[in-house]
Amino acid sequence: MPRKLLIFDTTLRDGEQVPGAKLNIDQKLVVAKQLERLGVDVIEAGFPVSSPGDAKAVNLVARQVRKPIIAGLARALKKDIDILWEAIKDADRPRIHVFLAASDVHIEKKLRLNREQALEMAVEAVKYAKKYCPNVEFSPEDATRADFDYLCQVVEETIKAGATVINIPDTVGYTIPEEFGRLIRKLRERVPTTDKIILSVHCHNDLGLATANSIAAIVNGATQVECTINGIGERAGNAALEEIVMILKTRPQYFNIETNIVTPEIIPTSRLVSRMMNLPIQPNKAIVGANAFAHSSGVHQDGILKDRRTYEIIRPEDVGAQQHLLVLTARSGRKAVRQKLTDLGYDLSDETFEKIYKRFLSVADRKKEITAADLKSIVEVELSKVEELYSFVKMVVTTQAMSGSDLPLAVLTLRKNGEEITQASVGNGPVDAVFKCINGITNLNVNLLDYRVESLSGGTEALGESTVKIEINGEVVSGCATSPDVIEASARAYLNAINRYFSLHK
Ligand SMILES: CC(=O)SCCNC(=O)CCNC(=O)[C@H](O)C(C)(C)COP(=O)(O)OP(=O)(O)OC[C@H]1O[C@@H](n2cnc3c(N)ncnc32)[C@H](O)[C@@H]1OP(=O)(O)O
Ligand SMILES: CC(C)C(=O)C(=O)O
Repeated sequence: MPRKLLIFDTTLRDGEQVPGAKLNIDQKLVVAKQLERLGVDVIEAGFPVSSPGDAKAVNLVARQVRKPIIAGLARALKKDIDILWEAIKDADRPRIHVFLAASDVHIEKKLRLNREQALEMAVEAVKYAKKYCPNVEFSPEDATRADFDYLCQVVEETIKAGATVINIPDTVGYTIPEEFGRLIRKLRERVPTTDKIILSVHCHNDLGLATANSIAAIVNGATQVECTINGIGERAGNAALEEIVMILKTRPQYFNIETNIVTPEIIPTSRLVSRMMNLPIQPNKAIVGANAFAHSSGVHQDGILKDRRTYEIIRPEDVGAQQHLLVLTARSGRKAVRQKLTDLGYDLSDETFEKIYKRFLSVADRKKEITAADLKSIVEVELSKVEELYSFVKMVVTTQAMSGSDLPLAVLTLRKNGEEITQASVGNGPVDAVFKCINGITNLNVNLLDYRVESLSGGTEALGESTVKIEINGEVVSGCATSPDVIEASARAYLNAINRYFSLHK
């Protein structure tokens, strides 16, 4: 039988300690309800003594969120415990969480006490909390920098005083996995009563080890883990709930440990917390980042299309993500582009596909990502191409200021029958200058009837699609083209229309 690990979510308490992440009362309730849907076992809803607003918010959560245990934090002070109890007493299953430092630097420098005084204060606080509530958690703050013998004494005495949960915090993210795993194992050996209570850990990420340290502790017997959504929290944050849960779920044979988390609720919860707390998620964040299930390079995309297990250890739908994303970039290969075209409804011959792929690469080299709209436009332009009497080679356009004249200057080169022809022209604008160059090279009298440029996606990097309608010798022809450079798209569209005219008059 798999062992059960309890998930204690502290997004609303330690997570809310992130500067600027404070939630109002209604937002706290919305997040708490989502945490309930996610299936966390405990919600630490706040630190009620910190402000009347937080006490009110914790009370609202306690009254309205029924399934999980509702905990709140208190210093080892009667005043904190009284206010906390007032806030959580309406919960179906309340828990008082009391903390007091255990390391010498905290005891002496911050609390200005000695070890004996601190031990007595911790014991008294647990006894006091116990009068209110059967479920009391005690955290010896900064446990990983505490003297081990003293830590064992504090744990033993607070269990005797009535603590039903002992939480070992790595308050400043100081420990490393092997050491923390050993600490938990040795603590269990030295204080056998820890096997009768819930043994919890709470890891911070100052060295980027919060998740690894939590896992080491779990392997060594911790039965509850404290964590936050997206790993948010004081300074570098806390262990990320989604990482711990998915590590255990992805490697069941290795761990044989289960949680109650409804994993498809992970991404919805992550997005909600990010939006509400105004804390964007880095794209490469494990499990919940925008790129966690995006594949952008040809070799990976080919593998994914053949069998997604080649590059996916988690099924996106298991964490509530859309199916994996094939992001088309200049590193994408034929298979991915072909697949995207098929998804868009194009059934192309190999010959046509090769032309499209070539154009795709040339556009992708100048643009970070090719969207579905970009690809459609590339295909449509390519399919509407005619035999080219004149082909585009290069162009340089200078602005008014740089051209030394009052007008922009274009220098454009076309190829005809293998020979390159270059023409320079000024115009009222850069597009006008470019069109004049083309008129000069092709020696045509062109009447421009309509000219448009449209951006196919957002941002300054968007692919520009240009369409033109021209009249030559009384005949109307149109052309279109795309390019990340709108002037180039315009030149190519104009040339496309002219080539169409010539193809009709061969
Ligand atoms: C490791 C953690 O994440 S612990 C949680 C941290 N979270 C927070 O601090 C957020 C909420 N905090 C607050 O709103 C305020 O700091 C309050 C309401 C708790 C206290 O505010 P104030 O009374 O103005 O005290 P202040 O914050 O300036 O200093 C903290 C005091 O608590 C004492 N203290 C710290 N931890 C504890 C503890 N576990 N038990 C008892 N006293 C403690 C400090 O020694 C200091 O006491 P002093 O004033 O006698 O020097
Ligand atoms: C109160 C405790 C659990 C804490 O947040 C810490 O030590 O980091």
